[in-house]
Amino acid sequence: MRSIATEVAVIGAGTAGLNAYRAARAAGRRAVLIEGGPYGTTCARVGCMPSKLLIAAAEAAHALAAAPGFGVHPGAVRVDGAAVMARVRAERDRFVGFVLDSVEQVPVTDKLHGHARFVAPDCLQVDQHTEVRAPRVVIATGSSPVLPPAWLAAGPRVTGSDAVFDWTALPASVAVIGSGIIGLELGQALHRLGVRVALYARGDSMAQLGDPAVGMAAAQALARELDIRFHTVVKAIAADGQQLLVRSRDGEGRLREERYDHVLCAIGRQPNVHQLGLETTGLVMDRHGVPLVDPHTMQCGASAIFIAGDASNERPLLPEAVDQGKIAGHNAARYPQVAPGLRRTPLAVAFTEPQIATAGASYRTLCASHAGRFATGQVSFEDQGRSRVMLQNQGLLRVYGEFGTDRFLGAEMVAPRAEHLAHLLAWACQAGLTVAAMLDMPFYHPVVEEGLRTALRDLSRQLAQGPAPAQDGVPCCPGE
Ligand SMILES: Cc1cc2nc3c(=O)[nH]c(=O)nc-3n(C[C@H](O)[C@H](O)[C@H](O)COP(=O)(O)OP(=O)(O)OC[C@H]3O[C@@H](n4cnc5c(N)ncnc54)[C@H](O)[C@@H]3O)c2cc1C
Ligand SMILES: NC(=O)c1ccc[n+]([C@@H]2O[C@H](COP(=O)([O-])OP(=O)(O)OC[C@H]3O[C@@H](n4cnc5c(N)ncnc54)[C@H](O)[C@@H]3O)[C@@H](O)[C@H]2O)c1
Repeated sequence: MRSIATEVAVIGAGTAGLNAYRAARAAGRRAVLIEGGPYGTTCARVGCMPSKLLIAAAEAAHALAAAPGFGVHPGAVRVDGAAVMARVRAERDRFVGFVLDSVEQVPVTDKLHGHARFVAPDCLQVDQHTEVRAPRVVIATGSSPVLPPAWLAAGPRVTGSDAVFDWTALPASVAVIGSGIIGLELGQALHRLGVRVALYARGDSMAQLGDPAVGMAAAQALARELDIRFHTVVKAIAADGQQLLVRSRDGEGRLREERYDHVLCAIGRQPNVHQLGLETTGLVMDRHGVPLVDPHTMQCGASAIFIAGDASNERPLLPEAVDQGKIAGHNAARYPQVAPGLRRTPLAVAFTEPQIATAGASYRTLCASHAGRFATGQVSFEDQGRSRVMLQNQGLLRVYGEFGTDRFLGAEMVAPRAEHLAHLLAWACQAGLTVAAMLDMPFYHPVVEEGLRTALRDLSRQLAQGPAPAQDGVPCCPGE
C-alpha cells in the first residue's frame, strides 16, 4: 500500500466535496479529493436535475389534459414513454458532463479513486491501495436511499429513485412507497405521464410539511389527482411472474394485494457515514450515528474533522450542500482558527403541482421555540384571482409572525407557484423584516402574490390582537 500526505483530505466528490476541496485550495492548502463511486454528483446524475426533467415532461402532458377546462381541445394525446425517458437521460448526461468538466480541472495528483475510511483521526485508508495522512478531513459522503432488504429480496424491480432515471421506457404500473418529497414528486410525474401509480403513505404527512392545516390541504390537493393510500402500511412485497405483488394493510385493518410492474421505495435517505470507520475518530455521535456538528462551522466537536452536505443529515438539499461544503473546506484549511460561515434562512420546495414549500422557521420548530408567542395568518388559493384565472386555484398558505416584535418568522404552503412565494418569504425572513414592512412592499395585479398579501394582512390582524390567554388543558401552540 502506498502512503501519501496532504493538508486537507476531502471524502466524496459530490456537490459538498467539490466545494470543500475548492475552498481548501483557495485558502492555500494542499488537498486531496477522494471519490469511491462515479464522478458527476447525486444532484446531476440521480437527484435534482433528472427528477425535474421527468417532472417537466409530466407538466407538458398535464397542460394538455387541463386544456379542455379553458375550452381548448388538443385532440388525442399520446405519451411516447421511450422519447420521454430518452430526453431525461440525454439532458441528464449533459448536466453530468458539466460536472465532469469541472472535475477534470482538478489536478490528477489531487484526485484519488476508491472508498475511504478512517483508521485514525488523521489517517484514511482508500480501498486497499493508499493510505492518506491528513491532519484535517472533510466528510462529504452524501446519502443513500433506505431500501429494506426484505423488499429488495422481491427482485430488481424494487428500487430507489436512482433507477428510475435509467429506465428506457415508462412502465404500465408503479407502486410508490412513501409520501416524502421524492415519493410525491416522482409519483405525480409518473401518474401524469400515464403510468398507473398508487402511492402508499403510512400516515398522512406530506413532503416536508409540519403545519397540520397545510398538510391537510396538500393531501386534499394531491389526492384529487393521485391515488394516495393514506394510513396504509406495506406489509410485504413478493415477486409474481414479471410483476410484483404488494400486500398492504390500511388504517381500518383491511388487507389488500395488488400487482405492479415496479415498486419505487421512497421512505427516506440516510447519511453515508456508517462504513467510514468513525469509531476510530473519537467523535461524539447523535442517535443516528452521525457525528455531532456545529451547523455554523461544520466542525465535529473540537476536532479537525468537518462534515458537509447530506452526510451531515442537517438539511439534505443541494443549496445547503454547496454552503456547508464551502464552510467545511474553508474551516478545515484554517483549523484551529475556525469561524462561522454564512448559513441562510431555510428554504425547501417540492416540485409537485401545486408545489409544496417551506421558508424560514417551520411550524414544528416554532411550536417548540415560540409556544404561545407566534401568530398565524393564512390564505386559501381557492378564490384567489390569478390562481382561478390559471385554473390552479387550490392550496393554502400559512405565515407566522412573532408577538411583540411583529417580526416575520416563516411560512408553510401548498400553492400555485410556491417556489417563487417561498423565495420572497425566505428573503424577507433573512432580512429580518416585520410583517408591516412586508406589507409596505409593492404587489402587482393580478398576481399570485396578492394571495400572499391577504395572508400577511390576516397575520397583521392576529399580531395586533396579541396572544390568546393560555387555557388549562388546551395545547397552547400558536396564538391562533
Ligand atoms: C431524486 C432526488 C431529487 C432531488 N431533488 C432536489 C431538488 O430539487 N432540490 C434540492 O435542493 N435538492 C434535491 N435533492 C437533494 C440533493 O440532490 C442532495 O442534497 C445533494 O445532491 C447532496 O450533495 P452531497 O455532496 O452531500 O452528496 P453527493 O453528491 O451524493 O456526493 C457524495 C459523494 O461521496 C461519495 N462517497 C460516499 N462514501 C464515500 C467513501 N467512503 N469514500 C469516497 N467517496 C465516498 C459518493 O460516491 C458521492 O459521489 C434531490 C435528491 C434526490 C435523491
Ligand atoms: N425538491 C427537492 O428539494 C427534493 C426532491 C427530492 C428529494 N429531496 C431530498 O431528498 C430527501 C429524501 O427524500 P425522501 O422523499 O426519500 O425522504 P423524506 O424523508 O422526505 O420522506 C420519506 C417519507 O417516507 C415515509 N416512510 C418512512 N418509512 C416508511 C415505511 N416503512 N413505509 C412507508 N413510508 C415510510 C416517511 O414518513 C416520510 O413521509 C428529502 O428529505 C430532501 O431533502 C429534495
